[in-house]
Amino acid sequence: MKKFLATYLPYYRDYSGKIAMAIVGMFLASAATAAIAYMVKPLMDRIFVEHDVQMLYILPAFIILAFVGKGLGTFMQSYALSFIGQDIIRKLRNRMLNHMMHLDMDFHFRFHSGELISRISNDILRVQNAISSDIAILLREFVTVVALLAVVIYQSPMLALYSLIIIPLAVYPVEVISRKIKKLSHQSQEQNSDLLSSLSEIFANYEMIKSYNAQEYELGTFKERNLRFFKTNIKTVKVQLMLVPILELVAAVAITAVIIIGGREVLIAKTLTTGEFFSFLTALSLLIDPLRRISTAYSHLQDAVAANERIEQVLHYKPMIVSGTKQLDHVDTIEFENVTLRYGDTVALENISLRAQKGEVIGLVGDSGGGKSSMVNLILRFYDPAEGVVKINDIDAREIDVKSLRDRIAIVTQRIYISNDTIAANIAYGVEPDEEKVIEALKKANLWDFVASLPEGIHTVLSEGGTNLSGGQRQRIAIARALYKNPDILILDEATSALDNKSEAAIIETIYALKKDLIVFMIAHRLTTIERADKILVFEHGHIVCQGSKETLSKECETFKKLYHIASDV
Ligand SMILES: Nc1ncnc2c1ncn2[C@@H]1O[C@H](COP(=O)(O)OP(=O)(O)OP(=O)(O)O)[C@@H](O)[C@H]1O
Repeated sequence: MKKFLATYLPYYRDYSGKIAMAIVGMFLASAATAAIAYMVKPLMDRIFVEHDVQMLYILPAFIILAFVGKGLGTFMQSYALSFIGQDIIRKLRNRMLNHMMHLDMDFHFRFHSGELISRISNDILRVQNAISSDIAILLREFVTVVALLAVVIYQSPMLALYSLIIIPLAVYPVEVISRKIKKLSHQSQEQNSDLLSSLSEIFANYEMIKSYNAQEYELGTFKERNLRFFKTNIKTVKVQLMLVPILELVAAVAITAVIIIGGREVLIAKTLTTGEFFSFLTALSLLIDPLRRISTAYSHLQDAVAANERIEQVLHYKPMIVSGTKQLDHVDTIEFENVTLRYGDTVALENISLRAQKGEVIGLVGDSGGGKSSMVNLILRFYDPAEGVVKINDIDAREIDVKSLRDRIAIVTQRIYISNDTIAANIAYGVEPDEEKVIEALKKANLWDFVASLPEGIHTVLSEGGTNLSGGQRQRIAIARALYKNPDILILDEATSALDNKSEAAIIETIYALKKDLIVFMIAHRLTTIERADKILVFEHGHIVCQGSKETLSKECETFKKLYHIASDV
């Protein structure tokens, strides 16, 4: 709890005006509530005991005034605190996404997208409720309790002592229940993430689910997770609801004690007037509500504390890939010097060496899992080598500013991201589209004829994921996007696999026409895609087992020959 407050209270510093408004409101509401309790004394003593008729008309005016004050005060502080809470959450959401987007690829492999969505939406929402209402409730009700206690003690210190002695009785169950709620909240939040992960997987793979008639199977997993989530939530509700009756029971004991002891003081000892007694009793009854609200807010806060721990876990995740400071404005060479790459315990690449320079096309081939994509991961600095060094223009890549490095690289993979925006925006992705450049890129990617035939041309809006395009058209959009960027390093990872032979040949032709200004890395399974490459690297179990032109490899490299079923006598 302390950590939670330490995290969020500093945010409140930016809202001095709103805090002032909340404090004024809080005092107004609390004072008005205490005044209402206090007014019971003149009501009883002056009107009903002393028969003061004038008071009969004055007092109601004060009562109305007190309620106006209470209403106004409550509004002021609730509005001000909600504003602060919502605004802090808005900032936190931005901060969290910003943080997540700057974390390493490794982080994104570890966490499911559903898990991350859950943290940025549900967990933040739970914190929002806490900081926009629960903290406010705690503060406000605390002030109200203090004000009512003042009335209680003022009317009869002795009675107050008797009735308040009972309060510690309530503390123990509140503590036990709060701890239980926090544990359940953790569980519920994790189960909610599982649920969101299921959903994001289902919607991302809907085509496959349908074709495998796997709806029932997926639904079964979902139902199971959903039921587990429900059970945890209902258990939390049960535990939360237990708090109120326990507190009310303690209050009832306190009130009973007051009636007996106070009654004796009024009737027998006559040390208390009827008015003082009723004012005391009213203040004591009015205490129940704020105390109940405090305990409910406290239990909600436990939920928020659990959610905050999950948020903090993400925010404390530090990127391992730290940017260097040297700016890169062009790339002439890229060199791997005895590079080894590990993903945890998996050795993906071992002792790789290569020098490539502007104007070269490097083909990467080999069995699945051989390490081709891992090499690309190193070029993009998604990972750093465990041993050896990757150099760009003879500078260690770790010394180069990562953004300036990635600005010089364009990559096309089989996973193509197409957003629900115009073709032009999809091609220029991330920057304002220059129409002429967009058209030029589309021509190079062999897609211009198709786009030009559309009534709205490059302004045609694509659907999310490019579902209104064919697989080949999607790939060509991705290629056009890469060419639009005007990169120094172009990486094509199975980028033309969905194209027919003619379209592929046309694109390869374009790339060879542009190659004098580029270093091209081309991963392909089809031999025709990489046969013209200046150098072909043959990967096997994380090693480059042979390298050379197609002609050389066809003669000298057994792995290459096996890969493409080339007879040994070629
Ligand atoms: N993020 C990762 N975490 C852990 N292991 C990984 C990760 N990415 C790849 N690997 C492992 O590293 C090895 C090399 O994988 P890589 O993706 O580089 O192979 P590839 O040659 O590109 O394969 P493919 O042709 O199937 O795409 C494989 O054993 C793979 O299981």
